[in-house]
Amino acid sequence: MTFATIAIIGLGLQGGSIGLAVREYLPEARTTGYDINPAHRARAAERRLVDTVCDSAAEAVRQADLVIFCVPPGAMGIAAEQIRAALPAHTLVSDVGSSKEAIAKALGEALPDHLVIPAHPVAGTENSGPDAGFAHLFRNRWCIVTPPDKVDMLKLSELVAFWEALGANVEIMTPAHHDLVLAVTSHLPHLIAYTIVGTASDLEDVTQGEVIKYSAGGFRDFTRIAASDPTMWRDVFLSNREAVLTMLQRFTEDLTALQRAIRVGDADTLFDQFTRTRAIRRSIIEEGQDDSRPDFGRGDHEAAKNP
Ligand SMILES: NC(=O)C1=CN([C@@H]2O[C@H](COP(=O)(O)OP(=O)(O)OC[C@H]3O[C@@H](n4cnc5c(N)ncnc54)[C@H](O)[C@@H]3O)[C@@H](O)[C@H]2O)C=CC1
Ligand SMILES: O=C(O)C(=O)Cc1ccc(O)cc1
Repeated sequence: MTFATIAIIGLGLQGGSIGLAVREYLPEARTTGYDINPAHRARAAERRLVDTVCDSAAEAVRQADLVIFCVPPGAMGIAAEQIRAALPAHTLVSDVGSSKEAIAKALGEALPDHLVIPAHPVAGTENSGPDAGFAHLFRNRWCIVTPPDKVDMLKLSELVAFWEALGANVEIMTPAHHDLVLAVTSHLPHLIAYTIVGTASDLEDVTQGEVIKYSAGGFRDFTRIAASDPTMWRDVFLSNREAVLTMLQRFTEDLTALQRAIRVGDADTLFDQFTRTRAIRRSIIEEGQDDSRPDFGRGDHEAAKNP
C-alpha cells in the first residue's frame, strides 16, 4: 500500500471509520480530513478520527495521494468541485457511496483530469455522524470496487490493497451491475423498512400505542433500518432510481403472489417460500456475514462499555 497521505472528505460513519481503521491497520499513513459541518469537524478532532482536521477541503487534499469522498451520494459532485484547484495531478480519487453509476459520473465530471476509481464498502450501520465510526467496521465485509474501462492497473491494485489492509474482501464489478445487485440486497430492504415503520406509525391512532408497546422481534429489526440517515437514503434512491424501480416491480409481483396464497389458503406456496428463505439466512450466517455478532454496529468505545 503506497498511499502516504490519505484525505477523507466527510467525517461521519464511513469517513470516521476509515480514519480510525487507517490508524490501526496502516499506522505509517498520514490522514487529513474535512467536513462541511463545523460541529462535525470539532467532534472529529476530539475523537482523533484523522491526524489533521482541516478548515477547508482544499487544505485537506493538498498533499494527498488518495482522496476518499465519504459524503451523501447527492453531495459527491459539489464536494469534488471544491477540491479541483488544489488536487495534485497524481492523486487517486475514490469514494464510498452506496450507488455507483451516478456517483462515478458526478466525480468524473467534476475532476476530468484525475483518475477516479469508485468503491463501496458494503459495511455500515443505522448510525451516522462523527460519533458513529469505529475502526473494525470493514473487517470481513465486502468492498466492491467499480473501476472505469480505462484504468491504471497499478493504481487499481493499490486501492484494492488499501481496502484489504482495512480488513475488507474486495470484489471488482461494473457500476451498472453493482447498482442492480445493491438495489435488491440493500436499497429495497431499506425502502421496505421505511414503509412498514411508517405504515405502523400511521396506524397508531387505531391501535393506541400498541405498535410501540408490542414492537417485538421483526418490527424492531425494521425500526433499526428505518432509523438510517434520511439525507443519505433520499440520495441513494434518487441516484439509483432505475435499478430500484426494476427491483421494486419484481418485489411487488412476488408480494402479490403471497397475498394471493394467503387469500386462497394456498398453504404449500407459503410453506415453500418460507423454507427457501430460511435456507438463505442460514447460508449467510455460514459465510460469516452475520450482523448479530456482539461487537457489530457499535463504536469500539461503546462495545467496551457494554461488552
Ligand atoms: N451509512 C452506511 O451504513 C453506509 C454508507 N455508505 C455511503 O457512505 C457515504 C457517507 O455515509 P455516512 O458516513 O453513513 O454518512 P454520515 O452522515 O455519517 O457522514 C456524512 C458526512 O458528510 C458531511 N458532508 C456532507 N456534505 C459535505 C460536503 N460537501 N463536504 C464535506 N463534508 C460533507 C456531513 O456533514 C457528514 O458528517 C454515503 O455516500 C453513503 O451512501 C456506504 C456504506 C454504508
Ligand atoms: O445497517 C444496515 O443494516 C446496513 O444495511 C448498512 C449499510 C447501509 C448502506 C450501505 O450502502 C451498505 C450498508
